Amino acid sequence: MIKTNSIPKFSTGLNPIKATFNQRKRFRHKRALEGNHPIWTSAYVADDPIPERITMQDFGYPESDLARHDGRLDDTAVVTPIRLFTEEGSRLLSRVCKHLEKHAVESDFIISRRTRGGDLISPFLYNMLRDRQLLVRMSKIAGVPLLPHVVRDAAVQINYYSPESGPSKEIGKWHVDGMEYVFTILMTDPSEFTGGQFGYYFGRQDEFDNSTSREDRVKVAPLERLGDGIFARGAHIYHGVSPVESGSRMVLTLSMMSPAFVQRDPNTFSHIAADDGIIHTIPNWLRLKWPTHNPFRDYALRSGSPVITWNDIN
Ligand SMILES: O=C(O)CCC(=O)C(=O)O
Ligand SMILES: [Fe+2]
Repeated sequence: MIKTNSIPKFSTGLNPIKATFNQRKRFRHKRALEGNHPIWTSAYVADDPIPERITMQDFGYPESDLARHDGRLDDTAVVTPIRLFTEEGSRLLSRVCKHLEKHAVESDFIISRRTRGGDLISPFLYNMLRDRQLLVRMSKIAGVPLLPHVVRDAAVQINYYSPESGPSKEIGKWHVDGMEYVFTILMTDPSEFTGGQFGYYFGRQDEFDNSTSREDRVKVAPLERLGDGIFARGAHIYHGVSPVESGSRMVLTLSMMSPAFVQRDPNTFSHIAADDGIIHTIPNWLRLKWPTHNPFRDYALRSGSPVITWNDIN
């Protein structure tokens, strides 16, 4: 016979698990797709010329460090200013981003305030990110086939910066991203805020880490209109946002993966789990790491997107 008080108390022992389930329920409820948005169409994908790219070699990475697939080098580092969306598309997108501000959470890690998993809340964003035309355009800019990242909550994030909303200045600290292929799109017209410039360090990651005078190598992304953006290899290139001094600033980030280079995906389990919790991270992790027969097809299935291959960006 077992004495009852020799066994840890039921409610205590199961508390963490219970909490995880509760959290999951709240999460689902909050993230239920909201219908009250404009309707996405492919007509909102821009076809402006793509500016000249800056390569990883320009940033100081030797070619021998870069990945190849089918003889193609993964060497695009930065492209800016880019336009992914037409003017009308950008305006509607900005409205959707504003609408999702109520889902934003605060953090003192890197970005002060942001909404994660935007495409899991908004049908507009969901359909946008899985639009074949948009994916082909993004892939052409990056020079590699891209799909929405299978770590779902990180794929669409919206950052909000407004000095009026709190006692502390809302910022984006200097950082490298967990994700490698990142599009950062300005969702506020620059006439509506001061400060809030996107800067990146024109050098290798280790040079930034070991350097004492970085200023002379910092470049400011030329984002001059609502909808202007920068593509950058987020996991390699240090970047940050200067404090917003007046007005407010909103930015959309789209984090992508390349099925061609998935073995180089820089995400770690612990990095994702720190944001999303362990339970929620397991299915995302399996989507990323479970072996594939054909990575282009299988990752498209896992991210609910069309198949994009090298043929699409020739
Ligand atoms: O807000 C910005 O301009 C930068 C955002 C960023 O770097 C990020 O979300 O990781
Ligand atoms: Fe970032």
